[in-house]
Amino acid sequence: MRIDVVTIFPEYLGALDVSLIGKARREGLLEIRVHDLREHAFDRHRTVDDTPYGGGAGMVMKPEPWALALEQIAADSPLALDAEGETGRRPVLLVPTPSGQLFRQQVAQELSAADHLVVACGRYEGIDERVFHWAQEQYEVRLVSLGDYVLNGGEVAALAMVEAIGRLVPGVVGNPESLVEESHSDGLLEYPVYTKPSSWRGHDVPEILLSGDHGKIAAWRHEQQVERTQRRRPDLLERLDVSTVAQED
Ligand SMILES: Nc1c(O)cccc1[N+](=O)[O-]
Repeated sequence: MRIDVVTIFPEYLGALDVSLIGKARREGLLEIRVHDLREHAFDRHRTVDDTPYGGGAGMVMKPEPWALALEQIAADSPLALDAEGETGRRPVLLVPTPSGQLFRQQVAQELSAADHLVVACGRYEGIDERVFHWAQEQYEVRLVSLGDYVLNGGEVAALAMVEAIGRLVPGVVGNPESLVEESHSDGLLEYPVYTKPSSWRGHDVPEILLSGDHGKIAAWRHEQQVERTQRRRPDLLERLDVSTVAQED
């Protein structure tokens, strides 16, 4: 998968050189390029923002630098070879924004199948809305929110989304089995985990986990998932079908 990130703070994306995602880049499983939006602003001060029409506090990101950046990336896309539209596939333009669709594991799963993902990190009060309409021709535009809180820009959300998506690309996570039993992979929160020592400062590992009875351990873990989800995230249960919650025989 090819991922391009456009930002006015390229250094913010340095975390993508570290750990699993960094290793996947070095192994060629992920090709990640970070672009400085200011390189597409050509006035003397490389201006990327201006005052909002209609008044109001703050500044809005100008459309032209974004259009120039996104045009250049689209022209360089591995999907550009399909410009004749044989397959009609377009890169996904992923825009982290508080006004977007909620980013969930299912969205990460869906986007991990994309050949080319372009992440637009807004700052200030946001990006001129016309950019998202203009971009529809060359991109599948997806406005996605990490959560209902205010950040100073899209970079932190971009890091989270790129990690959540990138780790699902085949080969990035060494043992694909570990993707199966994670929180939200089956719609439930994950079960509690323990390691040595079996007794620690008066706290003991649940006996069942020392029994060696894999069937009972699996049943106990599922019960723990359902109990935790009921207690901490009842909203998730409303979205699940009964078979996931009921203990399979
Ligand atoms: N919440 C927020 C924001 O305030 C700014 C940019 C992106 C996000 N988000 O993706 O959730």
